[in-house]
Amino acid sequence: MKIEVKNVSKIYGNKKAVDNMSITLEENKIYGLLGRNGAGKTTLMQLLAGHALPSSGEILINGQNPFNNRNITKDICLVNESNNFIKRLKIKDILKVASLFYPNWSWNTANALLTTFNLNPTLKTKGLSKGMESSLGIIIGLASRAKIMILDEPYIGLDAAARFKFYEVLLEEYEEFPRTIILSTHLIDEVSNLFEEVVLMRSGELVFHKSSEELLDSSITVSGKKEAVDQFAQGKRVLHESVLAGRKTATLYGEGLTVEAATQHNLDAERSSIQQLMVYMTEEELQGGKQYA
Ligand SMILES: Nc1ncnc2c1ncn2[C@@H]1O[C@H](COP(=O)(O)OP(=O)(O)OP(=O)(O)O)[C@@H](O)[C@H]1O
Repeated sequence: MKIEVKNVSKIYGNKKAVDNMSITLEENKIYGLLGRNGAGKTTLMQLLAGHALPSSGEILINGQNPFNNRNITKDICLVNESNNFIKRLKIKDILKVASLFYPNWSWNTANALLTTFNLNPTLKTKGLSKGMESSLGIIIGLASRAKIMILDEPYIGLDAAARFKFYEVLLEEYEEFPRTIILSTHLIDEVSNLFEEVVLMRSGELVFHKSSEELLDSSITVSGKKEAVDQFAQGKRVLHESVLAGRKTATLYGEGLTVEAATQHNLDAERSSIQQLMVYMTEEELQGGKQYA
């Protein structure tokens, strides 16, 4: 299902949570939705899932407005950081309700994941730990087999072992039943190898939408003698630099940056990580997203 966001703004009081954003997402890819706290990620995800209406602009999922549109929302599963499950229900009842909502629901997946995440289906959701609640949200998301799966920091409370299990099953499910996955996270280093495309937001605006490959190809981090780094960086865009004991490290951004060229200048060089890029590109002093387009 194609997702089109056309000049969308969402305003709360005098706050523009999403600010005139336009983007098109093709189906069956894994998107990383990144940005600092308050960048507008959750708001955008709620708009995409049809849980809220834009203040202006238009969201189209396969050409239709998702808001209050069962025809579309049956194919979209949004998993939140705070799932707010009805407290008097048991896990198995919550799963039953979800199975009725999603036409492609897989009990095989749900049952297998209950075992994977060690969740007892007869437990009431009332006493669940934060990690158990996250596991239940993830199970619903994956078992829904919804064509669009939106995951808004879905791992809160999960320990590292459980998070890595989640990434593993996410990828397995995606390979077996391709779908569109939009994942927002602050643990970028942990998951960035899953992303096929990266969408970066800042202050409600789109900074860029690029394939992970293109993004990683466009930046290197070099280090070495200060003079050598300065010489190599000349005329190139410097995203970040630091000096420690006469040794300089700089993260550069632009076309045609190669590790080989930097090595020939006697510099240590490596591709920058998506996490580094997200941090540097959202620094306040860098103005406007278009510079990275
Ligand atoms: N219901 C609301 N009422 C008022 N302001 C809101 C509401 N929802 C979001 N905002 C504001 O809109 C901005 C964007 O919030 P949003 O939750 O979408 O950001 P985010 O990128 O998901 O942040 P985080 O990474 O911290 O979860 C923030 O300034 C937030 O305070």
